[in-house]
Amino acid sequence: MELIRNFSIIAHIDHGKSTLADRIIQLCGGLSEREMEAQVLDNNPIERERGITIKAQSVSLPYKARDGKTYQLNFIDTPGHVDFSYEVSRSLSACEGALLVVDAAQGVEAQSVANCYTAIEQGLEVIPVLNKIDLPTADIEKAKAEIEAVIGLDASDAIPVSAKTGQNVIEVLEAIIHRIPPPKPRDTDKLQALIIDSWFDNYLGVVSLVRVMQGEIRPGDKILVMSTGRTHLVDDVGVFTPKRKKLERLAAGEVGWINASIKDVHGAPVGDTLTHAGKPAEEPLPGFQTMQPRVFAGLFPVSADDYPALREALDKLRLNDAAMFFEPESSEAMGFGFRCGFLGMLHMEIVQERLEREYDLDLITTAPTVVYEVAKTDGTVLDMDNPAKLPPPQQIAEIREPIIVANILTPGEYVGNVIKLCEEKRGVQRSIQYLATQVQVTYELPLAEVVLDFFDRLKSVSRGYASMDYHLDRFEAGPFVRVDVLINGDRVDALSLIVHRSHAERRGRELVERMKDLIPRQQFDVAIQAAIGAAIIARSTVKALRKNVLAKCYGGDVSRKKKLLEKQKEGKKRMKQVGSVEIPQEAFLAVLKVDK
Ligand SMILES: Nc1nc2c(ncn2[C@@H]2O[C@H](COP(=O)(O)OP(=O)(O)OP(=O)(O)O)[C@@H](O)[C@H]2O)c(=O)[nH]1
Repeated sequence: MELIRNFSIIAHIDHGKSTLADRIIQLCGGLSEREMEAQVLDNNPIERERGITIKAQSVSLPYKARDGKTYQLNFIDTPGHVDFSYEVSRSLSACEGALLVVDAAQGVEAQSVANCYTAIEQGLEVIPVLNKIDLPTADIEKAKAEIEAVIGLDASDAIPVSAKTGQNVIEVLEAIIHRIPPPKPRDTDKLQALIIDSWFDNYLGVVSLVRVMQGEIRPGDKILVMSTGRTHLVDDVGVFTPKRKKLERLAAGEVGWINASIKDVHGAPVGDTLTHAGKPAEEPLPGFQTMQPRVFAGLFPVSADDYPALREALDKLRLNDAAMFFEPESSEAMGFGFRCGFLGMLHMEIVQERLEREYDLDLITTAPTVVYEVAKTDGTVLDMDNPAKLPPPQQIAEIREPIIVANILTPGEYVGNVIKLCEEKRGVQRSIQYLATQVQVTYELPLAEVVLDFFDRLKSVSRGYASMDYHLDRFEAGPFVRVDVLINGDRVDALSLIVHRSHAERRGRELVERMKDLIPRQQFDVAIQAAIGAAIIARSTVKALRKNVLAKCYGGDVSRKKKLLEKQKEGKKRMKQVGSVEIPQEAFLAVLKVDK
């Protein structure tokens, strides 16, 4: 164990974590130049396209250090986006140390602050690394001062590097072996292995990434999943180099994969402890907080025939993604679909994109909503994830909404804008602190407001410089009402939303106005109304269409006609027939965009 080092990299999106990881892999000879794809670790195509890391992965690398010894470096990747911060704490708990990568031209960002605190709380040795020193705008001293002021971490021996050119990266490796301690043995001789991640592989079934804390795992072992009490036979164990490599065993202190023909990820729950069935450990390792979906939306197939295919696709996705939740939902307007729960907006977008791309489904997504607590007059409390299901007002004692605490870091010149934005979103200021070159603003905010468009707005009011991190704090009662949308007099349940009383009129008005622009003209007038109970608070009309499309093509240009019809068909793909009116996907998401 003396020669093992387990580490993670904490970095804000785009600060160069993947590039640095690739360099490290290259220096350790994990892959030849030719095998080095643009970026090895982001290996899901959607991750690669969006350039963000989602799932934790790991690599084991041999490193021949200056002291002549060969160390085994196990790097456990962490995602960089707020939606996935629970995955960060998972990866960290398998490590003894972490590199904090800060873009020397950008400075510290909120997400890395939160993750860095998690690492320090878990007792990890954190090594600051200043990246992108090849850039003319890089300011090493300023970045150091910021790390000290904002995070409170000693940055005097921070390592300046360029992951791009490779400059000084070898010093990072030396720091890993000298500054990060080797794994410590535990006071039991029985197997304890922590499941850091589980995912579904089409060929192998469930593969789990584990950190062996004590004992060892070999193929053929009968292992016990401590929380479920189920036993499984281990087929194979090994590490990623980053190629998958089988080994004879995984020993104490090591991080690697195991494969035990478990059928779905719920059979090997993340955070659980594996032990030997014949000689079990007395107690499991401390696990992780289970993650709760915070954002819910309805997913409906455009064509009702696709319902079984959608169910199958969701089933498959859940094999990979234990954080995703779904159950059947039927809507008067939309027919049969699923109510799905996600960690946050990015998670939702990624799932939706995968369904459409990998499973070739055309879907209508309803506007995402947070989970409200509804206290009924009979004393029961419901978790309400669907505005359409809100009980009648006379049965409701109070509605409570989730409140988050948001930490925002911004350069001084944008503080005014950031505060204005938070206030507009019903925020309550907790504190404001001036730190070196940045300002840390802490606000209590309703999650519902953050779900709408907060991240985009924050970026736009700060020219992309502000960053934020948040955690759920509590539920708080308030005057909430349900705003319904009526199309030609019929309530469209999938368009209902819960809003704060004081915002209801404005939201209602903006919503019908926006929908008017989004719903295409039909053969008849379409009335769009917003209502609270029986009271109409806003209305607008989509005027009837007078000509049909083909009438425009005077004369006989057949190909042009064909093209037009094709175009119409394309447009139809993402529409849902509600009563006699066709509503396009954008209209269902209009509520997200109402704030100007
Ligand atoms: N000039 C310069 N650019 C760099 C350096 N390191 C990374 N970059 C660039 O910065 C961008 C982001 O780098 P990534 O490594 O993809 O960032 P990341 O932190 O892994 O991002 P996530 O995967 O989203 O967490 C890329 O365009 C890199 O080419 C560096 O040392 N110098």
